[in-house]
Amino acid sequence: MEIKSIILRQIKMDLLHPFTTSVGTEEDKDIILVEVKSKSGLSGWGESVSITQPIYNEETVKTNWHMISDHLIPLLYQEPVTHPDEVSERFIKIRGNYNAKAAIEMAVWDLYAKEKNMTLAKALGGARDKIEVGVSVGIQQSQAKMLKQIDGYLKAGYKRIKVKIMPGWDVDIIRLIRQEFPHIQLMADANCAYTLNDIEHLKALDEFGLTMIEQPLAHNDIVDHARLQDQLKTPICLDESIHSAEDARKAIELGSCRIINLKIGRVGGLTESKKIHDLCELHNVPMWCGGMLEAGIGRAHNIAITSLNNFTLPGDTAPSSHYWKRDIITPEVEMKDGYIYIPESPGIGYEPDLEQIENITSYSRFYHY
Ligand SMILES: O=C(O)CCC(=O)C1=CC=C[C@@H](O)[C@@H]1C(=O)O
Ligand SMILES: [Mg+2]
Repeated sequence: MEIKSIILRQIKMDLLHPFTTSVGTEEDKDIILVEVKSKSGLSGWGESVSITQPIYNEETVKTNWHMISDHLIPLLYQEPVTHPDEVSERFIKIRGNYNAKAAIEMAVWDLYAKEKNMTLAKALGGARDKIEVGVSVGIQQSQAKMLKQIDGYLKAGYKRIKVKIMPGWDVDIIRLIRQEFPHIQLMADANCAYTLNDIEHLKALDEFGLTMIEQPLAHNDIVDHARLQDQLKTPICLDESIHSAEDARKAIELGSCRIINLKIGRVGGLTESKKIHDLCELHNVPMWCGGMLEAGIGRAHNIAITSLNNFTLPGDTAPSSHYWKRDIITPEVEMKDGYIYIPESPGIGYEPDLEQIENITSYSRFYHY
């Protein structure tokens, strides 16, 4: 791969519906896109999942600009890249900033797959031709609205329903959903809203047959989750706590979780994602691909990684129309009978819609190799 230049673009997209979790509400997104152009004329694309507030992790769109421009691109440019695995090795001395690292590394992986004339899914070792689709339902203004939302999503074919919970919006709403929909695949995401003082309260969720409770405790905890998992029948799934294969190894060894939510941005890219996948497969820990309200580029990468064998649970990779009036890829991501079919074109398999990207670009920066 002979990289010729890199273009960073910041786009602004309005969500079709505000998305509320225990940490806040998102109505629109500023998104950094990375385009890596090669001398062969091909382009690889990546997307940062950072938002403007440091509330999911410590990164923001602004810190991404600084880290990508002043630290990561200079490291990438130090010498030619022959395989995408080299990118995360080159970034290893930079602490954290996983979203920023992933945005560049994903673009290099996409370029690599295109130059090999392979789908990104195949280049990553994926074998699936379709993936099961779940949906994450934000906290709603009322219980009635929540039930109506869920009913609509089930009719649309989603294979799994994920609801957000927090103190004051948890046992009652889960009980109500279970009464209304006794047999659906149902999970709850707490986004770190509880502490070990809530163990007895969280045990009340055990009667509802949830497939998992996602990230009940602190974003940087693995030890207390092990103590909580000891007391819960329901499997704990870790999201925010897992930034690397090393974190996953420790969580598995301590019994902190029985399921892992993989987010490519949270772990610094696709190479680390593959390492976590292989470790979880070795220990029979099922995985699924989480979502960060991505635009089409990030969504395409999520679809590709979900083609790997150990992604056995429906992810949060809903179709483009669930989020956006108009996505930034053609074709847009579509769902058929609760499945998304892995595209067969090389790389991420979806074409960036350059006209639409241009229309919504706030500003961009060009880097010659
Ligand atoms: O992208 C989607 O549809 C899922 C979005 C989602 O559930 C989340 C997005 C961003 C941060 C979190 O609050 C939450 C998650 O933890 O998965
Ligand atoms: Mg989560």
